[in-house]
Amino acid sequence: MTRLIIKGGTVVDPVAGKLFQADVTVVGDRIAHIGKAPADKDATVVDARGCLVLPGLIDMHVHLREPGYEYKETIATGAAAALRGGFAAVCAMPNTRPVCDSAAVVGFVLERGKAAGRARVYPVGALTRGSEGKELAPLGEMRAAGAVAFSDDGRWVRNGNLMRRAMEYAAMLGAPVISHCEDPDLSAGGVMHEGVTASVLGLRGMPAAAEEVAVARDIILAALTGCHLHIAHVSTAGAVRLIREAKARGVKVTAEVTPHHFTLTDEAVKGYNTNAKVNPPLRTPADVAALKEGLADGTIDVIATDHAPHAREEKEVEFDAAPFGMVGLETAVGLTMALVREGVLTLPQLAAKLTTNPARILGFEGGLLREGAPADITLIDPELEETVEPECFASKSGNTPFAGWRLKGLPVGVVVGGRWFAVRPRVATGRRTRDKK
Ligand SMILES: NC(=O)N[C@@H](CC(=O)O)C(=O)O
Ligand SMILES: [Zn+2]
Repeated sequence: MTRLIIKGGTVVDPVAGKLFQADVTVVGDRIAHIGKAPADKDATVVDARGCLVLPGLIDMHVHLREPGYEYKETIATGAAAALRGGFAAVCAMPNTRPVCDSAAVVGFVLERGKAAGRARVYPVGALTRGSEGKELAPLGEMRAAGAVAFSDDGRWVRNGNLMRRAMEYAAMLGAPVISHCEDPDLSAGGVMHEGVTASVLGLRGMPAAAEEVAVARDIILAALTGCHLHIAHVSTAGAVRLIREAKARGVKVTAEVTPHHFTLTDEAVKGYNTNAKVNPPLRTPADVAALKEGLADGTIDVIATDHAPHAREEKEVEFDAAPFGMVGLETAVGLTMALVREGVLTLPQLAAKLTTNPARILGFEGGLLREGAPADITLIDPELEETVEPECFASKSGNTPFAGWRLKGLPVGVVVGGRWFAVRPRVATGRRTRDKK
């Protein structure tokens, strides 16, 4: 069996909430030992001095576009972008063509993910057929085929009764329901956050209430059904408040926030920047402050990217006509490390939001650095800086509002199932015994 030693790094333990110096020894696809590694001349040695060693990062919300929109991204390019971003695993949302609403498509996504041989790819199945919100998708079959959660992401299930039934089934299957909370009647026709900037730009707004009304209903249905509700991409202060209250009452609800929502405000849209057009929209400074508070106090469990690649031609149109969404995999760690320097999160909290909590929500074995655990590991150099250049992305698309930003604190390598991938030149590997799978 292949042996890999991550040597001399600082291990970040999200559960104990502490940092400590240790080598991590991997044998085959498992972590064999944490602590001083005995000399082993047959092992591949990664010099991790000055690096943070975290459980492999998990991005529970990405759009990989395959099948159907391979010109934007494929499972292979998306899984490569994930690695370059420091992620050992991603969950692929079902808004593909066809929609991932059957065991066949779930199986296809899993197979393509394995064939790509990069970050692990886990499929999320649709809640309703075609995500049309009319009838339930075959949740049981999809669960058996490997769906890790259910969602009609991109759309809110408008029919409350259908959502109730979907939640009842998902609860029986032990899978979370991920809700894109947006009342389409309230946000109808909107292209950015409803507020002063939208008025100045003459663009139609999407009110914070569109999100909050949907969050409130779904929390009520989660309480009714006992289903684990996970709220995708929370963007408003009111939504954070509703989730905080629901958690205090013991409702089984968890939530995620994206790096773009905790970093940018609606002012990023100025100049009609279509790369800042995203759903939910970028909000106000008060919302950003509330999202950070929610991250710090545990109301928001997860940081997920909502990586939403679109082709250049699609974004180079009038603001109203451009599709919603931005890529996020390759800028997430740098933007999140800024929160640590700002004092919003500690490093163990960052690790919890990017790996331990998503693993717990999805029922994965990963998310922990423990002897015997799967060998999924991410190395971050907290001092490494880079200017964001979309041309250098592994993703097929470059639709990011962060082009030209200087990011500090970047992933340098990822271990997936015992296999080492250097993703930035910082780390010199010792003996180059090429890993066989
Ligand atoms: N986030 C976005 O703006 N777009 C997503 C869909 C979604 O998650 O809403 C996409 O698939 O492009
Ligand atoms: Zn969404």
